[in-house]
Amino acid sequence: MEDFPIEKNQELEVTIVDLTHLGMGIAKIEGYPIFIENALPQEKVRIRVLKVGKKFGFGKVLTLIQESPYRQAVENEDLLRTGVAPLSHLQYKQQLEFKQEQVKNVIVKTAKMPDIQVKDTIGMEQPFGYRNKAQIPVRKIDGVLQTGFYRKNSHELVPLDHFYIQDPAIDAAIVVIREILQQFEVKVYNEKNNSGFLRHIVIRRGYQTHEMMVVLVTRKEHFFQGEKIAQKIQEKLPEVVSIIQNINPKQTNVILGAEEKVLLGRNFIYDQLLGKTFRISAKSFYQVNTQQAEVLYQKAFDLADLKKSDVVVDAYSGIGTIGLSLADQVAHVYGMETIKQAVVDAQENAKLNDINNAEYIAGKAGTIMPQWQKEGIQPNVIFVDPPRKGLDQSFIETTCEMNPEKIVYISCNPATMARDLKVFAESGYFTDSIQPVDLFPQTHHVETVMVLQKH
Ligand SMILES: C[S@@+](CC[C@H](N)C(=O)[O-])C[C@H]1O[C@@H](n2cnc3c(N)ncnc32)[C@H](O)[C@@H]1O
Repeated sequence: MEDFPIEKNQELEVTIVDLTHLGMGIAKIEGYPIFIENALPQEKVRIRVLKVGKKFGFGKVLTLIQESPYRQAVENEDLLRTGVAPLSHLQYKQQLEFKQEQVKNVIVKTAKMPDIQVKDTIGMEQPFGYRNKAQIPVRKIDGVLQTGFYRKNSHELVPLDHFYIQDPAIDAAIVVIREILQQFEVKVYNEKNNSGFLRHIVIRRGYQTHEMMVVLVTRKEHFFQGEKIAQKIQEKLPEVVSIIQNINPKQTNVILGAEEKVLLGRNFIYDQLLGKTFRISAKSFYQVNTQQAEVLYQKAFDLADLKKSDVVVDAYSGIGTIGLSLADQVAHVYGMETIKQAVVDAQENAKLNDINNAEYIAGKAGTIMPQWQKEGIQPNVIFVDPPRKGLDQSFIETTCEMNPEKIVYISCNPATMARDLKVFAESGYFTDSIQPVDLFPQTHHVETVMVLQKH
């Protein structure tokens, strides 16, 4: 048997020395780390050991003996337990510093580029109520249809009405929809045996337009009284312009299935971002924090310092928010994106805003970029905004071969961003500084933006 300095169920008094990148407190016993929820650096806490793993353990706070000066009251501890707002017990200024530190860590440890300056994180004045989208699981608890969120690392639903980081109009809408679904006695999904009907409620609300989309995710297609339910929802929530049934028969953690049906109204909503109008379909990506997305994109445009003669690539383009926002400052925009619905949105969005110099096609960045290279397209500014897994390695190679003046990298995952910086460096592309922007207050997530140029 291996020897550990602690054992399961042991009670200990510990001092928190740091936070993990997920926002859990770290205490060390003879160098062995214990991760503890709802515990902040400098705090003294009495804990019970929950789990002893090979490299680290987990503990639960029994008593808070000495509080951090940076602790703030949490509206509801379920916000921490569920991971909806896992940093909401830490004052906002310290949250911003924590995020800057996370970026510095990966730049030193992963990219091994300690000379890059990591700027102060740009935060929000009101860092709550910002999310324009909710994806809420529906489960039956004690015979009643409930909405809420999963307890961290589990699929146990914790009922929750106030999500704190979501647009309050979305929180209120979920309660109204839940009551209607209860009245109509809609059957609820049971993921243990993949039975039942209603799995998730997804809501989007335009930050500027206040148009609302409701997506009811079901296991099967036949929706008894589906249209009647949709009418009732619209009657109670006049902002709703789109109600969609999405069908997901699979036993999976992926929320949306392939097929969808419009139950009421359109299959998209409109919103405005940086003065342009965008339509957004159910499956299309749209930044969940519209206000901070504007700050982030504006930073990206400032770093690009665009000229009228520029040929721009908008890679991983979603509904075209980046490329279409800058199209009138440049000669031409080429965008690519894998989700077909999002590409159609981007094409329609170009028309909607009278933009004639932007084209969007469906496909993977790693496939489309070599195709454009063969066609002789010579971009001088390339914007990349990949998902959390970062850039495809072949995409980076082709991008560098195309020899652009600037590559503007927007990232939602510092770890993969740092990995990719090393690959760019092999082809001579470097950055001097990185700007973190807080798009996800009260959570551990952070966005960064930078410009890479040949040195
Ligand atoms: C972080 S989002 C950015 C979207 C858009 N730039 C925006 O700001 O709204 C990343 C996008 O990349 C798309 N995507 C994922 N993998 C891709 C790939 N291999 N090639 C192209 N697009 C991809 C996703 O569907 C998603 O729309």
